Amino acid sequence: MFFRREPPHAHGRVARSAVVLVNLGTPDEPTRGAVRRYLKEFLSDRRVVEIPRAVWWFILHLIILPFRSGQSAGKYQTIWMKDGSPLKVYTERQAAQLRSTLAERGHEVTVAMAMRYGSPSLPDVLDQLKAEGHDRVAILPAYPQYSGTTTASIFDAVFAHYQQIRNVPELRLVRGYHDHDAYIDALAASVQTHWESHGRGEKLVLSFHGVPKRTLLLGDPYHCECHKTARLLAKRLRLREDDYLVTFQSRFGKAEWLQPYTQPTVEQLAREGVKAIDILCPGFISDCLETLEEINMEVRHAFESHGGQRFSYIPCLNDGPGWITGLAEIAEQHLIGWPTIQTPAQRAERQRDAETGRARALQLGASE
Ligand SMILES: C=CC1=C(C)c2cc3[nH]c(cc4nc(cc5[nH]c(cc1n2)c(C)c5CCC(=O)O)C(CCC(=O)O)=C4C)c(C)c3C=C
Ligand SMILES: [Fe+2]
Ligand SMILES: [Fe+2]
Repeated sequence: MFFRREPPHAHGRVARSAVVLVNLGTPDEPTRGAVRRYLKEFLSDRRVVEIPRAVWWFILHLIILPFRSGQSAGKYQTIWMKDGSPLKVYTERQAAQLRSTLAERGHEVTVAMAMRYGSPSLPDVLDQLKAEGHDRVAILPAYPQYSGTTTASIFDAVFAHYQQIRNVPELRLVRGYHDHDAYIDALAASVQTHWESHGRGEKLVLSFHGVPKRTLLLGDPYHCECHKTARLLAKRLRLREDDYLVTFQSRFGKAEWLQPYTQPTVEQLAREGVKAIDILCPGFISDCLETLEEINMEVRHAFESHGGQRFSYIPCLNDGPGWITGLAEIAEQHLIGWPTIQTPAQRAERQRDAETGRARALQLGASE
């Protein structure tokens, strides 16, 4: 059988809509074994590492997994929270608050959270939504800027999942929101609030996750979208061109990635006599290993050891109230046309239709 057997068609079931907030994924525990399992799944994705499979298999299994797993586990231990990995804790909180915010705005919609790698896995969450009778699903990646390495990989997983399904739900895929007012406003508010309580540095560094430079040359819009986010944020904050810089972090491997790299740039600023910087990672909507350890520990140390005096890390948007309303606005725009908001009269009519459908099916002897 090419396609999975469906549960018997439930006549007259009221249609349900869902939003799935999808993030990258993270290890289940800060241990060598758990990090190895996570890295193996993540780094086996062709969207993430685009080199010939056979060559990559040897590099991954003989060099990266044996060496990096223990090293990364040690880093995860430094940021682990009481309830787990920060990336997962914040994504869970965002989904929970998005659920209540959409409900307060009158939407009848399920909000779930899933991870592209690790758990809860995207296929498991999509199966669960199907079992609950959702026939409309909106996929909301946790990536404001589109990249083939991240956003498209989530879409691949969604398509691969539904390729085995007979009765596919109606789908909406949020491609990005790098220039959405709600996102830019939330970033600007977070920087302003930080400046009000911690003072303002001489430069604002906007550090985005890097990707191989080759992806830009092959047409990936990620680099452009990062710069556009930065320009819009700078405009909203009324910054001059020399008040802020855009950099790229988390380089992996030996190939050239998008430049300028965050750590050498920050060291250069310190060498040039800049004493105080603020640093924000606008591409990450949740704090994670790359922000809490790489930026707030490693890059902080690099700045301070090159003569910098005040390194001020501005947390990610996480579950701040301004951002949750922003996320709800973005979700709402993609729910347009779906019956998530109803007057009591419309709800009663929908219920009546469902009951009539069920009665007719019973009369005709159809199975429920
Ligand atoms: C190997 C290539 C990688 C590409 C390309 C890449 C792109 C990319 N990643 C994010 C967001 C995150 N990445 C995170 C961790 C992480 N990223 C890579 C590699 C690539 N990322 C690795 C090997 C790791 C694991 C950690 C490590 O061993 O260093 C995370 C944090 C995960 C967590 O558990 O906290 C995020 C988030 C984006 C947005 C992106 C391209 C735009
Ligand atoms: Fe990454
Ligand atoms: Fe990193």
